[in-house]
Amino acid sequence: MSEFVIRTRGWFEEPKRENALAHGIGTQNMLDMTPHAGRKPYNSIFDWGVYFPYIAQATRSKQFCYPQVSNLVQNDPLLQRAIKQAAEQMLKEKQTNSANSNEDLNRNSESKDSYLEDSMADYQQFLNKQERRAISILKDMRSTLNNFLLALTSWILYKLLPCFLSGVVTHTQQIEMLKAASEKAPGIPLIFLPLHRSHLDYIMVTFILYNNDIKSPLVAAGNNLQIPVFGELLRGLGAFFIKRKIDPVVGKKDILYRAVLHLYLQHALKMGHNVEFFIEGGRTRTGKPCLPKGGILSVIVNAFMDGTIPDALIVPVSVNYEKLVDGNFVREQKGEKKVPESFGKAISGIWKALNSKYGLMRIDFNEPYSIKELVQSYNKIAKEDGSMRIYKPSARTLQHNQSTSSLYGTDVVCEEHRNLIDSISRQVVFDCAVATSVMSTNALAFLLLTRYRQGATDIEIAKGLDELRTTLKGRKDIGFSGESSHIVNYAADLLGENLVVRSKDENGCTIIRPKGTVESWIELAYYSNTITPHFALQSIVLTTFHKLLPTSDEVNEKQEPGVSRKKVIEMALENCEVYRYEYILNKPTQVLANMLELALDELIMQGFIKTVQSDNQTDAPMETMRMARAIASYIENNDLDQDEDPNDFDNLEPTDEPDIFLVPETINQQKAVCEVLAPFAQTYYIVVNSLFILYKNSILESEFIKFVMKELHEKVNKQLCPYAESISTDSVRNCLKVLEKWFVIEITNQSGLRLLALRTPYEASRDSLKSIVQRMSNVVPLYDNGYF
Ligand SMILES: O=P(O)(O)OC[C@H](O)CO
Repeated sequence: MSEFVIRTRGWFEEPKRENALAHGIGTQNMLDMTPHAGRKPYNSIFDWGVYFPYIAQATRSKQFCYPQVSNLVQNDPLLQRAIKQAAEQMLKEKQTNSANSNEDLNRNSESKDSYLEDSMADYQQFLNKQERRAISILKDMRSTLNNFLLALTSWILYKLLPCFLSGVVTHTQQIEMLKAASEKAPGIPLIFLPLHRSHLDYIMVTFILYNNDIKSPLVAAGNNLQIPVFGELLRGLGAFFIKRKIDPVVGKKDILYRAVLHLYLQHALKMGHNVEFFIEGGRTRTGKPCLPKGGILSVIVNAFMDGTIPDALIVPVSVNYEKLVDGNFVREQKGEKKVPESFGKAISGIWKALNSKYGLMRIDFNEPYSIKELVQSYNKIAKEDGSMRIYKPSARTLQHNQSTSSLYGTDVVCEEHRNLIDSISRQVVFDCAVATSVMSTNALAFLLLTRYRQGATDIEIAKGLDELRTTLKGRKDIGFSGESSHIVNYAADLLGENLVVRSKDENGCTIIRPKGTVESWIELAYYSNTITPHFALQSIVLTTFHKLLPTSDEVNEKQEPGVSRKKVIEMALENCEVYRYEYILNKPTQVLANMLELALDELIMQGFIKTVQSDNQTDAPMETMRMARAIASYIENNDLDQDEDPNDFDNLEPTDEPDIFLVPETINQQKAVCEVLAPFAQTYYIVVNSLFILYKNSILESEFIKFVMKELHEKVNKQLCPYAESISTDSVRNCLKVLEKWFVIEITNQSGLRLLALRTPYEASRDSLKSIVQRMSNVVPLYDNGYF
């Protein structure tokens, strides 16, 4: 495609961009490209597109047909059925209420007749009401995606984006792959699933697709974005609005709303619309991917299962910004409430954005999966498993099973497909996280948090960045290129004085260090968290290794501190349980224990752990070769088979005897790896220590979270907790989910309020609670074992 791309601008239209960083290799900056403006070198001077490239680009981009589906939904018999069900539900409620107030007791036969008549009249009235409601829901929900607004917005964006972004970077081959996929099977919808970082995501994905002649999708948007002017604009660009809370009354399903949403999506797919939705629900508050919500994916899978569509191609999308354009989430992480979206907030946000610099934005479109093939492959696994959970296309149904208040956790997960949906959605989030490009600011924040918390010279940090780039090479896309020292300074500029400060030391060298305020640590953690998933398993393994290592006092001088590999893997597996709501550590098709083995092998390869004692160094090259082979084989087939074990070829029997040993020379680098998860571990540890207030006392979940947040703040202020970024409501909530899963606490819903209490065994004895504290302490790195 590159030969057709013209890098030309109208002479008066060139927007100025300063201090841009070279983006990754194989990528293109959409802001520099107007492929429809004319073709070099044959462009004619009579082609107005050469002089007005943005207008040419906007108007000459491929136009598609975007049919409205509201009428189809309105006339669908399943909607009529849902309307009746909703009316019946209302009638039942009315009858229950009047029975409760004893109104209908002692009715004689005459009044019984009139009661029946009243009921019929009520039912008719409720039916009319629900019919009107269905129309109104549909009107609120529907998208008005149209070519005119797409073209107009594209032109405006070409003019505005360069004011605050130095580039909108995409991967040339990925765009080609998408085009090929959509052209090859025009009847198969593309389902774009981006990880959600900013409200700008909606617009940018559409902007890129539109300007690359790929059909724009209908985008599921939260109704919090239905604000004056912008809401209608988004609607015209493809947004269809969904309530943030599907069921307004806790415990009562909004049958009608669910039916409209389900049918809207089904008809949209049937009419050939591409669809986009954010599988995490809202935007990530922490910078790392959130666990997926399956509702909308479930509708799409169901549409395939019931034959509405022959297949669909799921396209995981990774979005990243060198600097987040709309806001930050520090307030929310500190426990404060989210400020709701409003017209005023949108205007001031745009004004602020236009007057600031946000560097590069990067979008990666990952290889599409066919739902049909996914279902087949999960069925194959199910057969091999013997679980016989076979998913087969079947007749058209509409079920209402799952009750949740979450935006995307809508009903529509059909119970029998729950595992399938869960597996697909976890795989999508995992793949997106792996494919997210590392931006300069991610790299700098990661280095500052894990290696240079006290600061360092820009030269030292640049050395650290070189090492990081080497480690990530071939594993993760790097969204920048060039000299590390330049990148470090560029990223420090972009993060700004509120996050990093620069000073000179006595030799005139530039020192870069985190600003040191609670807010700055939390925001740095946001940027760093793009990288932490990559190191999570290594961090768990190395922390576990140090946990199991005898302390320096326990080993004599001749002994080398070592531990059994088998024990490390066993305990690391348990420690992974702690992070089950924090990270997706493996794909559903990967065996976690195998992934831990690989992580351990990588640590050995990097010289952080050794497999032979120093007096037997001659074996070391062999061991290194073994590791190299194991890792090479892993990289080749990233999706390990259930039975595949990277260590198979040497048939080593696991033993309880120490067979992996400490490498004291790399202790600082080891600490950096442990530091990756240490702030999360601290949060979790503080949460479990706070459980004692629940002893013989149940309290509201929100009150408990407030209490923990206060504890966190206090511990950080008194330096009892070394990481201010441990102040994170997200992690506190994730820890509560773990404790619920472990049956330590139970959360009950009482008239819409979530009440937290200890489960009986923990209520009965404080010692059992102490065992949980002990279990959680296993993930907290041990820096006082005499080696650090
Ligand atoms: O991140 P939230 O919770 O504000 O949700 C943002 C979503 O874009 C709503 O569609």
